[in-house]
Amino acid sequence: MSSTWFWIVIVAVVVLVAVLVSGLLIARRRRISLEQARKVEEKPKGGGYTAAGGITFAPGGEADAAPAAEPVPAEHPVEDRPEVDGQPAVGDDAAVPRDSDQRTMRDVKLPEPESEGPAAAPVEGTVEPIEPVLPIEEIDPATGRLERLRGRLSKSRSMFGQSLLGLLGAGDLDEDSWQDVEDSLLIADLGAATTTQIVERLRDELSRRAVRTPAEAREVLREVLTASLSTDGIRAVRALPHEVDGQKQPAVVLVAGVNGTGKTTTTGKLARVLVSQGSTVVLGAADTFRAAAADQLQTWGERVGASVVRGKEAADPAAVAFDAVKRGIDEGADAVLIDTAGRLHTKTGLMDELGKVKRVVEKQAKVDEVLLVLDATTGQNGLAQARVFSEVIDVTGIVLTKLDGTAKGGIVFQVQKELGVPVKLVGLGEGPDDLAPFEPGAFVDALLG
Ligand SMILES: Nc1nc2c(ncn2[C@@H]2O[C@H](COP(=O)(O)OP(=O)(O)OP(=O)(O)O)[C@@H](O)[C@H]2O)c(=O)[nH]1
Repeated sequence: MSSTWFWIVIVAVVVLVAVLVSGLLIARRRRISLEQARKVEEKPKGGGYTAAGGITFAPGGEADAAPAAEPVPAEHPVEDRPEVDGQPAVGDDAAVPRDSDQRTMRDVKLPEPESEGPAAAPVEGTVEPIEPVLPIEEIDPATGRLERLRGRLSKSRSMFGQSLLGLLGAGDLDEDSWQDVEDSLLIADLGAATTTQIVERLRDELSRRAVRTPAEAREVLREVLTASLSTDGIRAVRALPHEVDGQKQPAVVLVAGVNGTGKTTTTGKLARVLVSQGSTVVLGAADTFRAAAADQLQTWGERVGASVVRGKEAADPAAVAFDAVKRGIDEGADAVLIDTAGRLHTKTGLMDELGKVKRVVEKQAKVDEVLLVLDATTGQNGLAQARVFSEVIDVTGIVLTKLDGTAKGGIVFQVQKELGVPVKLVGLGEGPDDLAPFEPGAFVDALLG
């Protein structure tokens, strides 16, 4: 009897051991580890986005981007501005809720100019030029700025890069693992079409090159992602002057987007970069809705030494933009940057108003660059915004802000692919110098770590 029990126990132990061993083997096969795979997951989280160079600028007025459209006649010529002639304007149905109170205007008492030399002549109409009251700041050279941007993408990267590298570094991937790769891309906002394309290319490349090590897998991933960010459009910002009929013409840059994406901040940061490179800049505060917007822009202008043109009470934003460009031309400025009010892309009246701003400006100068500012933290919605804005004002470049605060940098891939508009700049913080050029390789490196 006791020998029977002995054999029963022996058989049970053998069966148990066999089950454990086969379980372990199956688990290992599902996640084949290449040598060093662990090391990839344990990579330190330091480093980040480091653009190889500074923000590049191109002269406006050239025809190598989209062909210049024939200017559309303004519905309300500037001479007949709605706030003075009582005519309804395109933006008059803009009685939609705003995220802040409409600015109640008061005349700003201008300080006596302290600097020597003649004061700029006031611009006629509804707009007043603002003279600086803050001391002009010294602006660091571009190299110093870029260095400080290190590490700003760490959140995006830890989500996107580490999970992808962890998966790909695990070797021969089974269908579940590929599904996980797909999920990682989707969660990072790359969108279904881009994700499918990237996964197909990854599968092809990994098997074609018989990838063996995590380092090789990383290289393939880097190449596939970087290639997916390539574009035919130029990434230089058209903010340098050009000549029209032998006369110097400032580059005109229009900055637009939905509320709170960072338009004013980006306009100010861009002015800083331009001024630091020796350009003279006029800022147009065509955001006549938000009480603080014009003040905010004025502060930026004062700090960098750029003139600011802002509207009087209930000024038509198109009139402010028009006068800013007029002032830029009169002063022989190099660039005029026009900050517009935030508007929901779903509000037709507001989008019409934006279209009018552009048309009115184009009565006297071509708009060389239309920058759409997208907040990276809004994810997929950014794409819908980009589509509508592009239809109304023919966007020529994207600025993706707040990349420092999101794990969803992947919207970059979608916006570029689906709109064919290059991402030109990225905002990596609230600081005055937290603006960097968009470079696909550097961006992917920062994501992957
Ligand atoms: N973290 C971070 N914050 C940013 C960035 N860019 C802008 N911001 C912040 O976003 C907030 C909104 O920025 P604004 O420049 O006022 O946005 P806006 O689009 O002009 O706003 P509206 O005129 O109301 O539409 C501010 O607190 C900025 O400091 C960025 O790249 N990173």
